[in-house]
Amino acid sequence: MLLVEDLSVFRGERLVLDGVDLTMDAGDALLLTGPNGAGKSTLLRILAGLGRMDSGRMLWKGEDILADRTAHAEHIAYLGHHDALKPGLTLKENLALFARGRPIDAALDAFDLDHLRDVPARLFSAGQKRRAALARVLLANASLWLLDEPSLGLDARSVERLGTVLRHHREQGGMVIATTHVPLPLENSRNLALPGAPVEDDTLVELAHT
Ligand SMILES: Nc1ncnc2c1ncn2[C@@H]1O[C@H](COP(=O)(O)OP(=O)(O)OP(=O)(O)O)[C@@H](O)[C@H]1O
Repeated sequence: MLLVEDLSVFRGERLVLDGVDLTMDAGDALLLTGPNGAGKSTLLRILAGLGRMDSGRMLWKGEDILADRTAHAEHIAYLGHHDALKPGLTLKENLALFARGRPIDAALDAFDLDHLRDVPARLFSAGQKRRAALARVLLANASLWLLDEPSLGLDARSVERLGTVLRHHREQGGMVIATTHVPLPLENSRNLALPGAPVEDDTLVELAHT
């Protein structure tokens, strides 16, 4: 379903991703691992259609993803480092923005958020925000989940709940690509270890639109 071939990415002078290949079929899970700065988030953002690549190709069911990013956005749910909730809106209102009329109760239930449904997101703890962002992924109704450190800030019970949600998604033919520095509750996953390279601070130059 998803085919990535020979994907390379420069950030400034640095070759951050060097000829990455990957394939994902229904029910697959892939863990992206590697040291800080190895390019895990960069790869995830590119797969989400959010970042620029320098060479390679990405196909979804044989079609070039870059040819129609709007169509690709329908297939994916992306969870970045930032939970990106609107602080002034309640949880229910935040989720409604993604639900497109679908009921939100199952997503609230999946991450034990029902008691927070009418609370503004600005009052949430870090773990509560992460659970809310995960509920939003669930609500997106997308096949391919791209999750950047999904268990960050979660307590043990919530990690268990995340495991249940991920298993259910894959049983229904969904796919998961996740970055992580800690073990995730993701059975039978493959691992793509990005090697990274030592970087001197003075080689880091901020680039826009990456
Ligand atoms: N906007 C940018 N401008 C310049 N360099 C960038 C930019 N964004 C990322 N980089 C560089 O790209 C490299 C890969 O960063 P990335 O965030 O993908 O790493 P990561 O593997 O996700 O790291 P971590 O484990 O710390 O989350 C790093 O060297 C980083 O400094």
